[in-house]
Amino acid sequence: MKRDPQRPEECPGRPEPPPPPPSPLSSSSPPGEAEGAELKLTPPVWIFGYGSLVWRPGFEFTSRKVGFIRGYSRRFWQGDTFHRGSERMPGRVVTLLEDCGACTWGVAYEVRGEQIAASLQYLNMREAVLGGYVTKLVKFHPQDKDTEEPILALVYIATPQNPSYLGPASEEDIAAQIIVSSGCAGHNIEYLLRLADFMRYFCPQAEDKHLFSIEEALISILPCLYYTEESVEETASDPQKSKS
Ligand SMILES: N[C@@H](CCC(=O)N[C@@H](CS)C(=O)NCC(=O)O)C(=O)O
Repeated sequence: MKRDPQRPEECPGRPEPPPPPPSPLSSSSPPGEAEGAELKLTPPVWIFGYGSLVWRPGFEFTSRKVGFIRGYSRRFWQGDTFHRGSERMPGRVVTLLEDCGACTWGVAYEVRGEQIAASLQYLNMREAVLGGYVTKLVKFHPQDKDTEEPILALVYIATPQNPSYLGPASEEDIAAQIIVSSGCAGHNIEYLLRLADFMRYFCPQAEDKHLFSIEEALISILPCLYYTEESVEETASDPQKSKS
């Protein structure tokens, strides 16, 4: 039984109008990635989100685009003892695994002027200090690739060297951990479902076996989460059906 993709609030609308000229970043910076302190950011700055940032950026931005980055897979392999978990019951949130044949879909946010310092300061606290993520520069490909050039974007990645890194686990074990975890930003289930809804609603053409296998595992443990209106009506009109 598939959940009806709910239009995740705060998620981007359809692609923005044609972008302003590509940022100096995309013309002057070398292709590929730069990491950490040596990042040279020139305005406008683009920030790529692939986890909670796709539905809760938490900072002001000028525009946003749905699209993908190449060479990474999204994995629920980062522990979180603040936003979606606690010291006693760490939650699981996403990070990126280098995977040369893969793509990860998300949202890139354009920040200009005062938005740049404000967003980077906010994300440094949320992602780096509280989350254990480091910054990299990657090439973002807007979904409307026919008319839009790739853009160099900042991304936050939790590497295996960070103390909260949990690494691989079966989708069933990840689902079981998500079910019992919550933190200051809310329940870990919300984190998973909002990301799954974002992918269904905005990137229906994209595959993400890892994400949807965890969601499927969640359905088998908590089917109540996935009643649709008609199934409730069906059960009400024919209680035997619910026993099948
Ligand atoms: N860096 C990823 C993942 C970020 C992420 O989900 N970080 C968590 C844990 S530090 C977070 O900010 N959570 C806030 C929330 O769960 O609402 C992204 O670009 O979205």
